[in-house]
Amino acid sequence: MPSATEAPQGPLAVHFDGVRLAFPVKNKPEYEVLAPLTLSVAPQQFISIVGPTGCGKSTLLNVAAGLLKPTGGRVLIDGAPLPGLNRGAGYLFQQDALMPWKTALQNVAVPLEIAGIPAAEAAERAQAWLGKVGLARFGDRYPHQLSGGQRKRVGMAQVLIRDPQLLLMDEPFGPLDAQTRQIMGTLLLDLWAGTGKAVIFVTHDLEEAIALSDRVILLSAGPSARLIGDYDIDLPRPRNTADIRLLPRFHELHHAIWSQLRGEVAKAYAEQAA
Ligand SMILES: Nc1ncnc2c1ncn2[C@@H]1O[C@H](COP(=O)(O)OP(=O)(O)OP(=O)(O)O)[C@@H](O)[C@H]1O
Repeated sequence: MPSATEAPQGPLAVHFDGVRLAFPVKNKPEYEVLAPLTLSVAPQQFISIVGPTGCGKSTLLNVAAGLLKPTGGRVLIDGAPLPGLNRGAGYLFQQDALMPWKTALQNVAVPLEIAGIPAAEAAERAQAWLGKVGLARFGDRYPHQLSGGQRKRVGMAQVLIRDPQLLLMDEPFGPLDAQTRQIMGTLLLDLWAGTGKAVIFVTHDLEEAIALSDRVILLSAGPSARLIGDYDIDLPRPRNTADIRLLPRFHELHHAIWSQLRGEVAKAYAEQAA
């Protein structure tokens, strides 16, 4: 693992260089969410962050997005310090970010229109993206006329149409049923494969993390969460996120990571109950 002060050689999508994050608390000592943490994510790499509830997974993602400024250390994007908002990243949250007054097609076209692409071209490209996420015939539907999984597909098309080289995903499939989550996971892998994009995916679901990722990063229970595990997921690609769970190697990896995670989950519950 690279040291906190020395950025590794070669192109890196994201390098968290001794990043520390503490929130001020009125009339009390600051609350340190993340102890200094160093982590590199290579281009094309799909990593997941797992850890017990409240350990700082979303906080770390928000630092990469430039929504939170680290209290210490720095974030490098392709070797350069992140100056503020990470405009090159695409962000997909658990909650829908669709505009209810726009159709699916119009929602997908929004980022292109903001970028100044003429409306006709934006609509044409949005239609192509609706096709890629399996919604070619749903372009004229409003968000309330779509299922949760369909809205998530629209959200994915809306993020990917800008072709961001870094995807930041915070429990994006959280509200969906288990079967739809697996279908969406496979769709995400199909859309990501061969694009060269780096992905940082936050989830509390260890099986989902293993099924999707090249690496699973484990954070300890907070406060002052630390990086305590960095597991290579040496499962074959391309993957179907349902079928991959049947491989013996999947179970070995799950066993190894869960053996470490379960103690942290217990600590987090004890901390919250105290
Ligand atoms: N603005 C804030 N001020 C103070 N504390 C905060 C703030 N935002 C988050 N926290 C605290 O920071 C910690 C980490 O929160 P975060 O949302 O990053 O955790 P998480 O690992 O994503 O949790 P979960 O798995 O439950 O979604 C929590 O204890 C939370 O209460």
